[in-house]
Amino acid sequence: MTNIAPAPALPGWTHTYSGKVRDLYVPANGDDRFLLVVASNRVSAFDHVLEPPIPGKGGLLTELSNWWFSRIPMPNHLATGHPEAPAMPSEVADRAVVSRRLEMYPVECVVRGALTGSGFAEYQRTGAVCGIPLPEGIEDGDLLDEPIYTPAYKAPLGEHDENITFERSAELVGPEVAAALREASLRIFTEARQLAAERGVILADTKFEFGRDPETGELVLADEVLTSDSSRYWDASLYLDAALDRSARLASFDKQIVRNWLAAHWDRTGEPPALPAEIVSRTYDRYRELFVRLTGTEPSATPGA
Ligand SMILES: Nc1ncnc(-c2cnn(Cc3cccc(F)c3)c2)c1Cl
Repeated sequence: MTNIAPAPALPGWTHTYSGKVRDLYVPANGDDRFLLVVASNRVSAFDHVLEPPIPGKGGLLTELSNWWFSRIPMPNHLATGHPEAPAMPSEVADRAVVSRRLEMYPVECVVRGALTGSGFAEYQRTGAVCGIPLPEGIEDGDLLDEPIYTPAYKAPLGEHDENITFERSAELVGPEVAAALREASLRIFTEARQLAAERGVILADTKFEFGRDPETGELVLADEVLTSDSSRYWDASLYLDAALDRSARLASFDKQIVRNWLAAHWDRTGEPPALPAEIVSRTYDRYRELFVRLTGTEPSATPGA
């Protein structure tokens, strides 16, 4: 893993944790009711954080997640407007959210409308995913007749999550919560996939995270929702073009340019080479195009801000 640039110091907030592409902060005054979730401009591929960052990426993904939150009819973790929420630091205002701190469930709520990645690998090994038996003959990237809920146990930071059965998730969070997580995940995915399809975009799979609000006890949708970091988005016209090879058909809407360039310029040993400026700007354009196609609006964030 490349050494990630340190998360910026932010007045009123204390940096507490960094993932590959996002940084978490807690209020410096010890108030444990809130969290600041900052989306960096970092991009990761092949389990590496790449250099240089993509200016504007964090802003676009934050705006896309907030757009989805506004369309999903269930409580979410955003603390926007909360009278006692600490102020949003101006340095990251376009790519961060102040959120209510929740008791997060240790379950990654993954929903798959198509089978690829770790789900396809498990299917190849066992004929099933998370204990859900699937028909024979499914190829990598095939759309499934019905979306499936394939939860994973949140591994310690930096490790890969481990696919679990629904029954195992019920042991982890209790049967009622496990059922509620599955129902909410399948419902949100089904509606989001329909909206994306109307805009010529395939939502292949996504990962939701939920928590419990310690004050109200309610189930709350948290973290980021339906961004291209937490989901696989494919271009429907590419996907349906049988003349293309598989990797072109399953081109990740935002990261395929980076993946193709790395495949041609890196032998997968050692650290990946820095991306040339043209790849950086073309990748930003793809993030922006996905935002415009899904939301039908221009993003407010501009790169280099
Ligand atoms: N509202 C919440 N309450 C409690 N915990 C979380 C929470 C913890 N972890 N994550 C994932 C993550 C988000 C950003 C940067 C990272 F490095 C990791 C989210 C949230 Cl969003």
